[in-house]
Amino acid sequence: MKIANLPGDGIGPEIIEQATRVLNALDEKFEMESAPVGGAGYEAHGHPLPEGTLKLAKEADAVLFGAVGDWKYDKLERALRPEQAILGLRKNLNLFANLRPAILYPELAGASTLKPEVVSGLDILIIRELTGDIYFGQPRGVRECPDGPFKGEREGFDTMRYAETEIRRIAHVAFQAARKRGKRLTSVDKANVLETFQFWKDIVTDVHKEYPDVQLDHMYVDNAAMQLVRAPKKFDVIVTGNMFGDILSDAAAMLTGSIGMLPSASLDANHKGLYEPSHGSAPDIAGKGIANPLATILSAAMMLRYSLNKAEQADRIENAVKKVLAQGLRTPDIYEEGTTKVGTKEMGDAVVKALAQ
Ligand SMILES: NC(=O)c1ccc[n+]([C@@H]2O[C@H](COP(=O)([O-])OP(=O)(O)OC[C@H]3O[C@@H](n4cnc5c(N)ncnc54)[C@H](O)[C@@H]3O)[C@@H](O)[C@H]2O)c1
Ligand SMILES: CC(C)[C@H](C(=O)O)[C@@H](O)C(=O)O
Ligand SMILES: [Mg+2]
Repeated sequence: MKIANLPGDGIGPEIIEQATRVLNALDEKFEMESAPVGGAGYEAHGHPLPEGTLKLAKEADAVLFGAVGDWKYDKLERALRPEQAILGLRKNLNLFANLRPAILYPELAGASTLKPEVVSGLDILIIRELTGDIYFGQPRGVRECPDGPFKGEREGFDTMRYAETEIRRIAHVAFQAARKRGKRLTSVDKANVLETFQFWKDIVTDVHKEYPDVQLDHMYVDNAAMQLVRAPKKFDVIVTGNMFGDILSDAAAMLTGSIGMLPSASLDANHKGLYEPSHGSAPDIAGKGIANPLATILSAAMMLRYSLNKAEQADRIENAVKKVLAQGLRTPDIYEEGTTKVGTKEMGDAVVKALAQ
């Protein structure tokens, strides 16, 4: 089985190194091949998603991805910016279903900025549609404003859109996931204002007919953002569009103690997938050896479970992470008094060691 290893930029290589060590410490051996992506792809081949990198990602059984982006590329034309690499991979590989599980490990109850009683026992799954919405809608750009009070001025514009098939397939993924968990699904929309999301709501309601055993409710995105910090444990599975899912999953990350704890799986219809932490390249801490590698290590566990059919090995990694947290080891983002502060590599060392115990 072949894994495409795409470290990317900023803390990407630091966290991927630790996830790779963890994978190499398992009994199963995987073929791994690395390629540059994002700013690193641009530096090596003049493009954030070089042809060879895309080819490798397509051929591999799964992709392990670090993060892309750096402020120094912000002035490049959009097509050459690092973020286009991850967007291009999602689109080219048809990875429309993004699973972002927000789980609070009991040892981290005090690391969250929310009160322990609000978050303890938290286990929610955010399912974000990943290849549609305003992220990919055309047309988009900057043009001369055609009408209204600002006629003749320059205006920036994007297009929010969802085709029926796109909504149906993500709704099926969400209902099926809910069926395997607490059987409750919340579809998050903005149907009170946006045509795209009234349509979304209507289609999700229609798909619900095939899943009478799952309880469905609908919530506006502004309320969902509030409820996520007010009473997050009331949610089981959340399904939403690309942009709302991007925002809500970062908010949910803080319920788990840190964005450095939130893994993700991006899947196509056949469970081929790309696995990456939900966070970015964190240029502010890159090179300091202090990034939390656990979201990436947990993403590698998701890869074993969803794409490589190695659930036992995934369990081993997740148990090793639990052990390390129980031992009191913490990177600075999850550090509290009374625990032991460690860097990226020491955290990786500890997970590798815990695998052998
Ligand atoms: N999928 C991706 O590759 C991805 C995702 C999000 C952002 N980005 C890109 O990353 C760059 C930085 O974006 P940003 O600062 O808005 O978001 P970010 O997620 O990179 O960082 C936000 C904050 O969280 C902290 N953080 C993130 N990951 C951490 C970790 N593992 N351990 C400890 N702290 C961590 C950072 O230090 C920073 O303070 C931008 O270029 C952005 O486009 C890429
Ligand atoms: C880097 C960016 C394109 C990406 C997104 O917006 O999807 C990131 O924020 C994420 O959550 O994976
Ligand atoms: Mg994001």
